[in-house]
Amino acid sequence: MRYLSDIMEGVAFTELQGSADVDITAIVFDSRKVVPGCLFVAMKGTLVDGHDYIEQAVKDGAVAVICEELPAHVTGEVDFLMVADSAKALGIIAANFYENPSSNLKLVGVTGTNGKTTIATLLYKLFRDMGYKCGLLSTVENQINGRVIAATHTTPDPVALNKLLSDMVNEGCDYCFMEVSSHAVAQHRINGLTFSGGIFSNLTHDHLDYHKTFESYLKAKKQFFDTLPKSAFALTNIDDKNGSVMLQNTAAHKKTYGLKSMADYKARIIENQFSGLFLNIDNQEVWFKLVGTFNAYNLLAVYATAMLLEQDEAKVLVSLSKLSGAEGRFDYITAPNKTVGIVDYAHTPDAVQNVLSTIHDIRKGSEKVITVIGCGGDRDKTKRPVMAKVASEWSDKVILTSDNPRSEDPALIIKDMEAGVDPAFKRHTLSIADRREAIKTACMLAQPGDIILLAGKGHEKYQEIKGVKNHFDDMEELLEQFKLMN
Ligand SMILES: CC(=O)N[C@H]1[C@@H](OP(=O)(O)OP(=O)(O)OC[C@H]2O[C@@H](n3ccc(=O)[nH]c3=O)[C@H](O)[C@@H]2O)O[C@H](CO)[C@@H](O)[C@@H]1O[C@H](C)C(=O)N[C@@H](C)C(=O)N[C@H](CCC(=O)O)C(=O)O
Ligand SMILES: Nc1ncnc2c1ncn2[C@@H]1O[C@H](COP(=O)(O)OP(=O)(O)OP(=O)(O)O)[C@@H](O)[C@H]1O
Ligand SMILES: N[C@H](CCC[C@H](N)C(=O)O)C(=O)O
Ligand SMILES: [Mg+2]
Repeated sequence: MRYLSDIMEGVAFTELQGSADVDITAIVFDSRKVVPGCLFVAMKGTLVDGHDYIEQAVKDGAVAVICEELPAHVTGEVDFLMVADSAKALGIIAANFYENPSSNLKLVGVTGTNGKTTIATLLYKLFRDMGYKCGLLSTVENQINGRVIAATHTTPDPVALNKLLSDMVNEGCDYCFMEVSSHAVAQHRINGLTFSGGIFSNLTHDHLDYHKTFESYLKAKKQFFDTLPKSAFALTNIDDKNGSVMLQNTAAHKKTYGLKSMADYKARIIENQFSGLFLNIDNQEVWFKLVGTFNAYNLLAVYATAMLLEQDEAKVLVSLSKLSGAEGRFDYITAPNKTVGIVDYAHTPDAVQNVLSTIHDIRKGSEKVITVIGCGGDRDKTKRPVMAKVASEWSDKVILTSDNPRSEDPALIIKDMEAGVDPAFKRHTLSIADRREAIKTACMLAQPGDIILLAGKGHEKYQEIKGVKNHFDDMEELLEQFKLMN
């Protein structure tokens, strides 16, 4: 229990109706989840306006309300705190409610289009391996010292986020590594957090349904660095076109990593094989289990972060060399007849291109590459033709299929994808809406030694159709088919 007057500390409010002398049992921003004695935060969303639910929230037991506009009529004894932006206020009060847990551990955030999960997960595994107590907030799952807590978002809402951080502090964590999605920055989910460091991986095409333009997508990512404190580090991929832009206005101390340009932390690829990467990192030659140029960037970002967190160089490299990446990122298996299957979470044009070019670089000879790929429903439509174009140009055969159609018609999503395939590549492109059938077909078409890439779903254990998440697991499907391939 906390007094409203305590948890509103630091919130820039325009008006207070009531004494703020009231006990708050919980912070709630969805009227359907109101509990007696809670503070209800009314927020304007993309679908509805939370202000329309204030009356309902009060009826159900909310004792205080944060809002941008006062409702016309509300009955009951309620305190009202008026603010310019409820989402911004929510971040601060959620942090206050849980006694600012981010100040009591070292919190490092990772942002960028691709690589966030990989970098955050590797950091978490690395620091645990080096003996620290750690937390992880990621797309795949959240973890506290090895205990798994299911994740619903890449970056949780401010209340869930601060509750998780508070549990980490209570369980003795020294560090937390978290993904910072562009949605989270734009919706101020990270407002009120104290970061010890921020990492930028790269910026390419994604989420333009939400951010509308590439510039506003870039701005959302940059805003994370703009708000880092002086005491933090800001580490950027200097080989990325927007790497230096990210750090333009940050107060944090600026550090760079890169494979091509001059950088504070440098690496060079010596060998890139299915069995792993052989890198020269800061003049030390080490084998790693991860595959592909993009993972050389991820590994370098992790190494640089560990250096900035003042860890021992040799210890870091030894430990990092033993680690595997996050689930569903370039996971590969081989069938009894030597067909190779790869499950990867590539769901942006850049990721698809990176994964396929990696496969091309490391395949031994004339093996064919068969790609099974779909695009998410209710997500950026403009990436659909581009992902299909890239997949068709970089594969010997492509099967366009479904990947979480959500509320959309799978056939129409596939149509959007087909529009991007150049006529010259149409011949080797098939469309099969049922993902299970698409995977089966890929396996039937494969000759011994061929490589099948299942792109887009990675670790996901479901196919979301019309609001229902049906169990579906690319790796499970692949294993089932591979058993039959003698
Ligand atoms: C586009 C987006 O990010 N939407 C998020 C947003 O929802 P919204 O703005 O549409 O909310 P809304 O439905 O219009 O409602 C507005 C307000 O009224 C409230 N409400 C609504 C109905 C009601 O009966 N009573 C009520 O009080 C809602 O709780 C909300 O506070 O705010 C909600 C509450 O925080 C989020 O759950 C929701 O995430 C949705 C489920 C989502 O799918 N988000 C994805 C796109 C997302 O955030 N992804 C990123 C990045 C993914 C990645 O690349 O890894 C992530 O961080 O996961
Ligand atoms: N540094 C990178 N550069 C480009 N592509 C990458 C990089 N790292 C990973 N990828 C590709 O992107 C996919 C997603 O990687 P990862 O899950 O680490 O990214 P993410 O940023 O967490 O994605 P999300 O936005 O869904 O949270 C991988 O499966 C791989 O295909
Ligand atoms: N977390 C991201 C990636 C989802 C990947 C893909 N499987 C999809 O459903 O589009 C999103 O929600 O946009
Ligand atoms: Mg992620």
